[in-house]
Amino acid sequence: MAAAIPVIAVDGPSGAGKGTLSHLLAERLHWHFLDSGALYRVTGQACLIEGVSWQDHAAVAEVARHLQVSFVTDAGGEVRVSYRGCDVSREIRTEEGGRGASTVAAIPAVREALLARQRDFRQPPGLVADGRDMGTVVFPDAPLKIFLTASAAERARRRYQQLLAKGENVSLPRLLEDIEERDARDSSRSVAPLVPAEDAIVLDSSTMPITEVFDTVMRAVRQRGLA
Ligand SMILES: Nc1ncnc2c1ncn2[C@@H]1O[C@H](COP(=O)(O)OP(=O)(O)OP(=O)(O)O)[C@@H](O)[C@H]1O
Ligand SMILES: Nc1ccn([C@@H]2O[C@H](COP(=O)(O)O)[C@@H](O)[C@H]2O)c(=O)n1
Repeated sequence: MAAAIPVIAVDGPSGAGKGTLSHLLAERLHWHFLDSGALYRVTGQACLIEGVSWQDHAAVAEVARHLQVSFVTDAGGEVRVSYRGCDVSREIRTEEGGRGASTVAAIPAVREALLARQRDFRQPPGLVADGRDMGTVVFPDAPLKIFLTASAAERARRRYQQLLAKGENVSLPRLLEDIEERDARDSSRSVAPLVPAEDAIVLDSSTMPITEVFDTVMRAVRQRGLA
């Protein structure tokens, strides 16, 4: 029964380190991994491909309902994301991809359309779920919920370093602006706003290296008898 399969919900704002932490946890525990943000990103990208405006809520929800998306790990260990058989991995990771995702994610019918798809990832032996509403809406019965945050300035700095390393030409002030804009949209929307679940452990990683974040969460995993 799905409810008996443990879930670790990892929520928080953009650039807090959720993806990095979730991958490490899934790898250590040999559990499945859900990148729920990728589903919103692909929905935004699919709209661009299909010529659907992000402002046309009914049409965007229809795109989300019929989203043909696949996640395949390539030989180098990278997850490739495809929409209708077309690799969109690069496009969905741009800042525009993030803006599209957070715009379509504010549409209630889109969230409804993606709910069952996210819950289907709950498979034995367990799931690490990365997102904004994993602990509050998608898996409210998760035995461990982490809300990982960091200051906007630190998150922009991390994203800047990450994009520089990929050879992208980026501006730190522009990234900070994007992050603050996305935080505001994600936190103020009417459905599934970005807030910690009441029973979440809130971790501020502004001055914590990822190894310390991981060790702290692994202690909580063991305390709950999940490993
Ligand atoms: N504690 C940390 N200290 C320093 N850098 C970190 C830390 N955690 C993550 N990073 C780095 O910050 C960048 C963003 O991390 P990551 O992609 O995991 O964030 P995220 O919360 O999943 O963001 P998003 O929601 O936008 O996908 C990465 O380059 C990652 O290596
Ligand atoms: N559970 C989620 C996950 C993501 N979103 C929205 O998608 C945007 C992109 O997410 P990333 O984790 O890939 O950065 C994010 O800004 C949210 O608007 C969401 O609403 N719920």
